[in-house]
Amino acid sequence: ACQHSVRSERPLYDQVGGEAGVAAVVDGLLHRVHGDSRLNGLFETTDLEDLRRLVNEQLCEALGGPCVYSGRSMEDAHSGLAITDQEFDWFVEHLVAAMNHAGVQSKHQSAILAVLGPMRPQVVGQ
Ligand code: HEM
Repeated sequence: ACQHSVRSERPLYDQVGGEAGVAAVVDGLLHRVHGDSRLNGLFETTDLEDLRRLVNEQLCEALGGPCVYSGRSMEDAHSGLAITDQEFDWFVEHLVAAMNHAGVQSKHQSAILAVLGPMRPQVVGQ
C-alpha cells in the first residue's frame, strides 16, 4: 500500500466506533482481567475507576483519537508489578476476546494489536 492511501484513512479511533467503541473494548477487557484469578491479584490495590478512565484515554490517544493521555508512563504504571511475558499474553487474549465481543473487525484488531504490542517491553519486567 502506498503512503498516500494509508494517510487518507480515518483514524483507527473513528473506525472502531470512537469513544463508545473504545469504551466497550476497555470495559470488556477490564471485566475479563478482573475475573481471571491468574491476573486479578495484581489489581488488588488498584482504583479500577481510575484505571478504566486512564486506559480509555491512552487507547484513544494511541489510536489517533482526540484525547491526551494524562497517566503515568507505561514503565512507571507497571513498576513493582514484575509482570511476566505469560501474564502479558493472557492480558492480550482477554483483549482479543473483548474486541471480538465488541464486534471490532479483524483488520482493526490487527491494527490495535500492532499499536499495543510494542509496549510489551515497557510493561513486562518492571
Ligand atoms: C499494552 C498493554 C497495556 C497497556 C496499554 C496498559 C495500560 C495501563 C494504564 C494506562 C495504566 C494506568 C496508568 C496510571 O495509573 O497512570 C495501567 C496500570 C496498570 N496496569 Fe496496565 N497496561 C498494559 C498491560 C498490562 C498487563 C499485561 C498487566 C497485568 C497482567 C497490567 C496491569 C496493570 C496494573 C495492575 C495497573 C495498576 C497499577 C496501580 O494500581 O498503580 N497492565 N496500565
